[in-house]
Amino acid sequence: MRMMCHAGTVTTSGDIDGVRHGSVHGLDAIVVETPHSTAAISVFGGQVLSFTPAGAGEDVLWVSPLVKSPPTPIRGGIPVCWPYFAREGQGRDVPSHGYARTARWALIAGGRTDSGDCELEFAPEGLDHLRLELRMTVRVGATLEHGLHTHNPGAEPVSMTEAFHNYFRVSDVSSVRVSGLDGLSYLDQFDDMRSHPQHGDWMLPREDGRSDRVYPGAGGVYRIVDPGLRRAIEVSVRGGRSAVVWNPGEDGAAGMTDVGPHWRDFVCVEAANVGPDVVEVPAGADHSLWQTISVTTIE
Ligand SMILES: O=P(O)(O)OC[C@H]1O[C@H](O)[C@H](O)[C@@H](O)[C@@H]1O
Repeated sequence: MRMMCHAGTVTTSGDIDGVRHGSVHGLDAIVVETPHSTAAISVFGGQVLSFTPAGAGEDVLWVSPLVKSPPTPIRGGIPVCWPYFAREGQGRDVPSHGYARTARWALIAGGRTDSGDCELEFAPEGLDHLRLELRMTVRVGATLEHGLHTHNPGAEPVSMTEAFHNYFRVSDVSSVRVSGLDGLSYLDQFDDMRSHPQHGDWMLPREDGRSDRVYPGAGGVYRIVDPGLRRAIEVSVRGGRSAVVWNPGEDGAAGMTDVGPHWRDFVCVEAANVGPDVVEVPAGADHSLWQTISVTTIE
């Protein structure tokens, strides 16, 4: 592991205290323990598999009990969709959600802050053929700070879409609400991407019991209120103009071998730049998508 000191706050020497390799959900992972929380990041896909703040009870993230082995993308945690979401702007013959979620990732730097938080820097391997370069920050503390950093090393601007495809663990998707979307319009994947107004909080639609919605121009603060687990998960986004809310519902999940009967146990609320919110990265420039995930107890 190559180590670097992050200016100012992060210090490290040799191995990082509380960071080790382990197996999580049967996947090779970097396991992180801090005074405030535990977390795990998969080597395959670089996706955060687990984040459990002290006192939060269950894991904030959901990984399917039916998760497949690599090279099948991991169903759960926080898949990194990059440098495109779904197949937006691509031909048909490309993998869904880009190349990052099936790449092997390396831990390239890391250390502890004065407060005991652990900050790690990752980079995907084998993506040198792309026109953009990628790094990811995962800062584990009382909250999870998650940054996706794109650099355009070329002489031309490059357009991209992206998402942190967050799978949040919930008591029952049909009893949670997501606030922060009221008054927006969403593009409905189940209605040929037609635009519909969002009235009030998101709830799983009663009519067809499924959701695949892109909310362009969203405000960046979303709260998943879960009375069953008596907690609210807050996602606060910077550099991401879209939200995506997805759950395939019972019938859709029945056709997915890595979801099946477990569809009630998660909702995806994704921090993204997708649909009309395409990012153009100028030549030589950088772009970052950040999210902060935190949990509060509710009555
Ligand atoms: O099955 P995957 O490629 O992981 O995609 C899972 C889901 O991701 C996003 O939420 C998209 O909006 C959905 O249309 C898609 O079904």
